[in-house]
Amino acid sequence: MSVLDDVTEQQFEQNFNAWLDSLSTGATPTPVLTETGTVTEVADGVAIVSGLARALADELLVFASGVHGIVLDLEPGRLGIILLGPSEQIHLGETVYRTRKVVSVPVGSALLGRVIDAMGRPRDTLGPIDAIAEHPIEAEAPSILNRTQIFRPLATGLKAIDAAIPVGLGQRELIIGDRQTGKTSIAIDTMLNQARSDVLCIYCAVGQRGDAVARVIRALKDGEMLQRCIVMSAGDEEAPGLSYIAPYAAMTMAEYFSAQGQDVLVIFDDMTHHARSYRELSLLLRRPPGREAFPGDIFYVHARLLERAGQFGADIGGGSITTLPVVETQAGNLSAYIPTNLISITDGQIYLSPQLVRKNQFPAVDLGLSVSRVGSKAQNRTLRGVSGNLRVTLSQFEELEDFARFGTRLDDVTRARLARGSAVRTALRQAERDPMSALEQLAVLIAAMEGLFDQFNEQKINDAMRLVRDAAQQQLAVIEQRIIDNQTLQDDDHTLIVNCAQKALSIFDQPATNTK
Ligand SMILES: Nc1ncnc2c1ncn2[C@@H]1O[C@H](COP(=O)(O)OP(=O)(O)OP(=O)(O)O)[C@@H](O)[C@H]1O
Repeated sequence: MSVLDDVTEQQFEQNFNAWLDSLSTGATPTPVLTETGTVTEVADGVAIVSGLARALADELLVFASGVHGIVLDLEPGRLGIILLGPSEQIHLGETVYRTRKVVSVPVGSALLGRVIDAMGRPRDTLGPIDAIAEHPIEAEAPSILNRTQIFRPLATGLKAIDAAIPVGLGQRELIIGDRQTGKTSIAIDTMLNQARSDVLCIYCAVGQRGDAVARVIRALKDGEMLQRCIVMSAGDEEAPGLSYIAPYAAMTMAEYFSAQGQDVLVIFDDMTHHARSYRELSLLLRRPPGREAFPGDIFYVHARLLERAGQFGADIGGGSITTLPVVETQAGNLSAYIPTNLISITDGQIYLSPQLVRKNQFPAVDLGLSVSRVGSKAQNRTLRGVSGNLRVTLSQFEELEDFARFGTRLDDVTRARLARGSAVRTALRQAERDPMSALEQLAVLIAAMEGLFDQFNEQKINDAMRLVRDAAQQQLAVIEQRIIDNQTLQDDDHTLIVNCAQKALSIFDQPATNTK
């Protein structure tokens, strides 16, 4: 029995908070009965502390210098701590205090439109955040009984994804590809497209450079979506501990909204940096390294995060959390450790191919290697009619394209198929920051698959797509209603779309007017 056992939780909390305040205000410190430890080692991002025999795993500790840390390793007489602030501020022999709390972050609507760090502190110039409450960053994933099937689509606004590898609300879909293949652009466009829906977005940047995060913020501001987004940034210049906790903190913020029945999209950009931060911390804490020097629990670190996403039942709010984790590959190696882990945790992947990037085919989605395991059930029925055809047309085209490369003489049918495939592939191109509505996507894809673009070159297909999009918006209110009602496309609807596109493209048949 120790004297500490006589202090109730409440007494401790009151005293401790008063003491913490006195550190910043300079007021006479209130005496507090607490347990203290001493720093015995400190390295970049971690510290070893002795003496806090009662500290618990994941407990938040405060160093005398004001830096916070989380208990990661519990060993007799030695605690391995992840630092959430600069390690240069900590010196050997410094006193460390228990808080009896786990790391918590602010939650609530006040965070929308804000740029914050991994602890929920403002990083913009809009002043303090008036949060509703603080919730712990670690939470148990909802049980199977509290989940329902994924049944509603999450529109990304990108033809190549919505038509061929659709994502559902509550799904975990990986965006995977080499450097500079357009992973972040897909994430940004998906967030921008939520201007057409009620989905809230959280962009969690892990280990990104400041200018990359600024680019995302600017795009959201320009697209008038920032007010419905939270941008969290744990930069590569900050403590690796902050990069490690950022995705959990973002998930906690998303859980608050989903418990209120809202749909939330969370983007983790990117998980490779997250895994690297955790590896760095684990190696510094001398945990045994495993494959590629990652610690043995790296799979669990990612699985326990992504398990918290899903479509939830009415008893826990009925909201959903959709996640798009981003992971970087090297030389297209999908079988590296972290990519394979994440592929097996998620419900599908959008693979971005460097070969398509070289052909300037953006978004560079490789339809052969991409898959959506649950999204097709949630796909809008109107668009579903096109998607099967699209994949078949493209895969036949790619086969023929390889064959045609040998310079063999081709018959007319094969040549026509090549022209169709090439037009359809070009029609899948889409500029950045230009997400399309389901109606526009439908009209463009049907026009391409009906051969209306076959005779055009690349530039003309771009112009043709613009004309078809505009015409669809103005003239196809009936089809728009079909999409809203989630009805299958009938033959008459199909004819209506083709006629509308043909009429819009007839402008190319008219002789140029003589302007003297
Ligand atoms: N749809 C698009 N149309 C034209 N260019 C695009 C498109 N999408 C992306 N790009 C260009 O590709 C480049 C890489 O894009 P982005 O930064 O999104 O890739 P990334 O894979 O996230 O890169 P990193 O590996 O650095 O994180 C950028 O220059 C961007 O402008």
